[in-house]
Amino acid sequence: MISPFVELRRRLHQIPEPGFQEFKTQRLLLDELAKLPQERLAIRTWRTGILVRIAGTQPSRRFGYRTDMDGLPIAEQTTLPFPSTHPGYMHACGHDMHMAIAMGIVTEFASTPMKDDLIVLFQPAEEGPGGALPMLGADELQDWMPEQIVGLHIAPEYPVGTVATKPGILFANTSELFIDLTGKGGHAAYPHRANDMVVAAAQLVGQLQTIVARNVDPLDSAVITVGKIEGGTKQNIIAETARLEGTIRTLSAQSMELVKGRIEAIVRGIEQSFECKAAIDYGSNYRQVYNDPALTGEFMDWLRGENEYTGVRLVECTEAMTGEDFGYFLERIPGFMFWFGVDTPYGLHHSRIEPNEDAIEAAISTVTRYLRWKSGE
Ligand SMILES: CC(=O)N[C@@H](CCC[C@H](N)C(=O)O)C(=O)O
Repeated sequence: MISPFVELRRRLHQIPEPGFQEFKTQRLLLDELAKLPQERLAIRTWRTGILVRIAGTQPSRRFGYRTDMDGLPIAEQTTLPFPSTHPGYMHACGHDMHMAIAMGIVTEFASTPMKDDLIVLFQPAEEGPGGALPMLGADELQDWMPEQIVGLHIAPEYPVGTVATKPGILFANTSELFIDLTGKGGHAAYPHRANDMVVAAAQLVGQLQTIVARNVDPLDSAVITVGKIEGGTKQNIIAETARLEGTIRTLSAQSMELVKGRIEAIVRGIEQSFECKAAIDYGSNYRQVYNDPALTGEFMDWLRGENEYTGVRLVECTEAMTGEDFGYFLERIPGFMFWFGVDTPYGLHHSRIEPNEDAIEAAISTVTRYLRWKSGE
């Protein structure tokens, strides 16, 4: 028989929604929460997010667990019999898996509580514009603020049953990047009477790549990815405007400042050489995911000891250039994030990613066992 949390994941997979528009997702989760034993549950909503408190039997501490909720603007190309029903949108970063796991954790403690209180946060808008920072400031969270927090992210590259993490920095600092170029349009046959923003955009993309290659310390790490370019209207019209959309990743906060300074200098150069106007917008910025060294070390030691019961394999991984607004939680609350293997050949943000659903029960078991242990059981 299929696990209820696998079944829930499939229903969530069919309704991916953009950040802060997770209306159907929130409704579905609230309906599922309403089916649970209510004696120990308190439920609050905040925008499209949900906060759940599960009262412990003898609480002296408040633990936290966080999941994200939003989908991505990707047209699904999986072979799954339960594909997205929202054209052009897909759960391609595993947030459907994350929510099903979080619901499994709530379900376990709602029927068999631990000693301490648990706050489970369903947080919107991780992919952007970022729900963690405003959720941390929300009135609904203040009197439920956890004293320690945990979150996980699916990892396509590891077999099911693998936990990968490390103390200290796990994910990079991020900043979105939007650059609008405005020149002078015209007839394709008269380039000398126009300022072509397609050519300017092409030059700019190439020059941006020199920042990582030539300005960032090779022993540090940075990424500039331009994921989208828009410009022009027709093949025989010189484009008056072009727009680049991208993201910046750096391991150190100092490198983020350096990269932004270099972007601004290069964009000023493009303005001069193409006699155009350029506007830069950095969109949303996420703090690095910095795992509390003591708590992460303790979790890793616990996992090594648990191995014979859970079969979970621990990998001490290196840091990744992914971003996560969970970094804002970790800036304020001690805790950690870890990768959980889902064993699929396609990576995160790929239209064909098909996480192995066996990971759902394995992750629920790992997290609930860990929280019970932390709670002194
Ligand atoms: C885990 C993951 O894939 N997170 C996203 C976070 C995106 C942050 C922001 N919208 C940006 O693009 O900078 C990622 O792309 O790493």
